[in-house]
Amino acid sequence: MILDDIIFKKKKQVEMKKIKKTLDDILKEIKNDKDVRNFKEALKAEDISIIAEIKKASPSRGTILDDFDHIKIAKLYEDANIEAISVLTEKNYFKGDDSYINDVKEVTSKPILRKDFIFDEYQIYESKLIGADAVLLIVAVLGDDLKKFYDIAKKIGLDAIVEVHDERELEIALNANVDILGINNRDLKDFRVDLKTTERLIRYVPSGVLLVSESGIKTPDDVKFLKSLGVNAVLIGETFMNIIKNGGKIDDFVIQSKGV
Ligand SMILES: O=P(O)(O)OC[C@@H](O)[C@@H](O)c1c[nH]c2ccccc12
Repeated sequence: MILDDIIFKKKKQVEMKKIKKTLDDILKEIKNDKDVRNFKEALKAEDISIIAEIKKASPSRGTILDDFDHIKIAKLYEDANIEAISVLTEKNYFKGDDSYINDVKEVTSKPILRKDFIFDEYQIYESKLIGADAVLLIVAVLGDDLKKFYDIAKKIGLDAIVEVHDERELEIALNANVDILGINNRDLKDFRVDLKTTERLIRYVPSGVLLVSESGIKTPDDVKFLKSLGVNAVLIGETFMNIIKNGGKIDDFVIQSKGV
């Protein structure tokens, strides 16, 4: 399955990174907290919050934007009525890069989620070092180690979206007492997308947990549907990349999605 391939490739890269910069080096460097932005707060807006993703490619779509310019996209997101930005840093399948986070941070004021596949504690500290305000922790990757990883993220002042796709993963997340839950509508095994995944799982989510519905959101009506279910935020990638590709305005989508 794709998840296994992604992680297989990434494992080698993480081992290489550890040689160049050890965990001790990172720990020394992250001591002086610079500009950490409050990701969790951004999801608490009265209306539904929007996390807009910067995504050049994906395993299901290949390259989405040929003339991809992460800084240009970041500036469009800064000017749009969205609450937070997600930046893919995974290289092989999503054509992301670690350096994008800082680049985006320089031209925006909104909190930034590092979107990647985290399976080694080293990557959490590294996320802080490269400027992320929040990380994604995927239960399908971490299993019962989730709580350990979640606690590390919190300890160093990062927020975490804990991603689940089914009832079993949701149980692991809730047992770890997470405060932000992401329901991925995309099945990582076959890439099938179904917003009903959020509808099915939301009833088990306690009211104090902030809920993000991720993937496959194509229209303002999709956002309204998710809002009617009670989700706090949506995570949108491909649809925004397509709007930008076609010269459209992100805010046209946002205005139709929010409000009454
Ligand atoms: O482009 P979409 O369908 O709007 O999806 C965005 C986001 O949810 C998706 O990129 C994503 C969700 N979970 C992930 C985990 C890793 C990489 C990417 C993802």
